[in-house]
Amino acid sequence: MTSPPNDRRVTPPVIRLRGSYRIGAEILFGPVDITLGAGQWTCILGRSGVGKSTLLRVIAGLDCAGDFDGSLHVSDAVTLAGRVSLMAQSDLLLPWLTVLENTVLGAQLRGEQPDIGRAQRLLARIGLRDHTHKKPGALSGGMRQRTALARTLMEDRPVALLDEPFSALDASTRADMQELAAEMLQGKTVLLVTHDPAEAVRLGHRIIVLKPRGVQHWPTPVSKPVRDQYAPQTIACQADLLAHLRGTG
Ligand SMILES: Nc1ncnc2c1ncn2[C@@H]1O[C@H](COP(=O)(O)OP(=O)(O)OP(=O)(O)O)[C@@H](O)[C@H]1O
Repeated sequence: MTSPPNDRRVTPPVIRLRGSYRIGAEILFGPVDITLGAGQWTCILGRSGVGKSTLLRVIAGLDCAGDFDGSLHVSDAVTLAGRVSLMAQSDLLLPWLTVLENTVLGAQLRGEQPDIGRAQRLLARIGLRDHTHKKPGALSGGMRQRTALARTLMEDRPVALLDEPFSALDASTRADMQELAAEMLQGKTVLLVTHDPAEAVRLGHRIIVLKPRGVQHWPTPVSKPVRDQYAPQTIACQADLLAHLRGTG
């Protein structure tokens, strides 16, 4: 792959991942054929330990415990390096930095001038206006997770990989943060790992269930995300998906 020209750096690509993943002699998952649509949210569910975070790390080009045998195709043939923002399951906040400093960490590490005003506006929208000066040790789990979300959204990359980004939030804050993320990541290529069928049906243009021997593509309601969580089609879809995940569907 070539290095990215400026216009392609900001254009969300279609990403297609095909292959299997093994740890030692054991296949963890696969073969899979997963397409992340450009400008779409693809939500991945599956039982704990099936390899959802691993799959996300393969796309991000990060080191993993095993080996991926397959191909990662990017529609514009430009490397994903520098075009991905990743929100990992653990918040990875630096304990000696404040909420504000953690939020602008990406720019700091690249030696760029951080946009403090934008970070403060984002933190206000995320409900942390009165906590920007605090260090992670003085935050609740949900506040830490929202700080990590702010840091991810600050990056404003064409591809966002989100690993259970709302899992520590109360129901009301979770709904607010889902809507904020959908707004701020509109038009980007998004992969969301979640355990919550309601979240997947609310946010997903595509829903995929990862299984040890492949993937199942789950049909979504005809309405567009963000879906009304009280609409009969949304409720029916999430109930069917939950039943399927529990092995009774
Ligand atoms: N560093 C490691 N060394 C060995 N095995 C590992 C390592 N990291 C992960 N694994 C194994 O890889 C498998 C997949 O882990 P992964 O975190 O991708 O699953 P997951 O589907 O995201 O799980 P969860 O839903 O619980 O977050 C697990 O069985 C795990 O034990």
